Amino acid sequence: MTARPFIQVQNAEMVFTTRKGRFHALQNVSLDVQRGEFITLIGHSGCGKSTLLNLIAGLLTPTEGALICDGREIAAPGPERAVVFQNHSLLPWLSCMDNVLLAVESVFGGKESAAQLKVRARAALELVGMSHALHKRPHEISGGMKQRVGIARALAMEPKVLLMDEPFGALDALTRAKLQDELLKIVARTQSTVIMVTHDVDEAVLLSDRIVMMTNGPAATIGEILAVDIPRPRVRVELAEDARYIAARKEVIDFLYTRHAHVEQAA
Ligand SMILES: Nc1ncnc2c1ncn2[C@@H]1O[C@H](COP(=O)(O)OP(=O)(O)OP(=O)(O)O)[C@@H](O)[C@H]1O
Repeated sequence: MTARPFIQVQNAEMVFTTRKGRFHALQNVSLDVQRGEFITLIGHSGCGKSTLLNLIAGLLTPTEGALICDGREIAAPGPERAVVFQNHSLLPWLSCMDNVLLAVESVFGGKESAAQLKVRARAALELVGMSHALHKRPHEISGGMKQRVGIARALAMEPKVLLMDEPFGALDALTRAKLQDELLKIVARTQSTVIMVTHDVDEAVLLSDRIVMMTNGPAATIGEILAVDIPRPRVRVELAEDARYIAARKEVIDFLYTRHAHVEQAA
């Protein structure tokens, strides 16, 4: 017997009302995510990946269909669904520690002592290798470090689901690779359920249990879902020559550039 899906997207449709009229962004999107799964959403620019993530975050409400997390309808943002954005949204006037503490307080503030809250914030920063910069402010650290603090802030809330919108998109290739490896280790330790938007085929194959490939908009939907049957722990250098890795990569590239190639629409 399979467990009830942890997250269920049921026939979701999203139509935006704009000054130029209605824009049909997503249609008939259905997706079941099991607890502990790592899912990536991939597709061409503008196909609706962020829209789908924002629906799951509760930042948007679907015009049709339903979204459910752990048996309850998603009606608004909640601490059980933490979001990490591409542009680390840290408060510039607070230290790394205080940025994380603020999130910790919002979830555990009524129930735990100030000392316990600090222990939580410190532990999350240690998990992402940022113990050395607790008292630095965002402008004093690099982009990769800011992104780590953003991930620490999300993890410190002990969310049931980690929602990530191109979290490494703005980073150089080496920093990106390092953070991907760290994320793999963190997720192995925390057993988190993760849904991540990416444009990067290698990132998707390296990290995912399943890759959700989206068709081009308007009225985009899920085209195909690819299960990545590569055992964990996954080691980057070994994967490069792994036949399963190469086959999964080829499958996603074929989807994106042959079966669903992006044709620029005239404005
Ligand atoms: N608030 C909004 N109002 C109107 N249209 C919107 C709104 N948000 C998104 N859209 C449109 O919906 C479509 C999907 O946008 P979305 O940001 O989800 O795509 P994406 O796949 O995440 O793109 P990218 O990869 O470039 O970040 C786009 O055509 C976008 O212009």
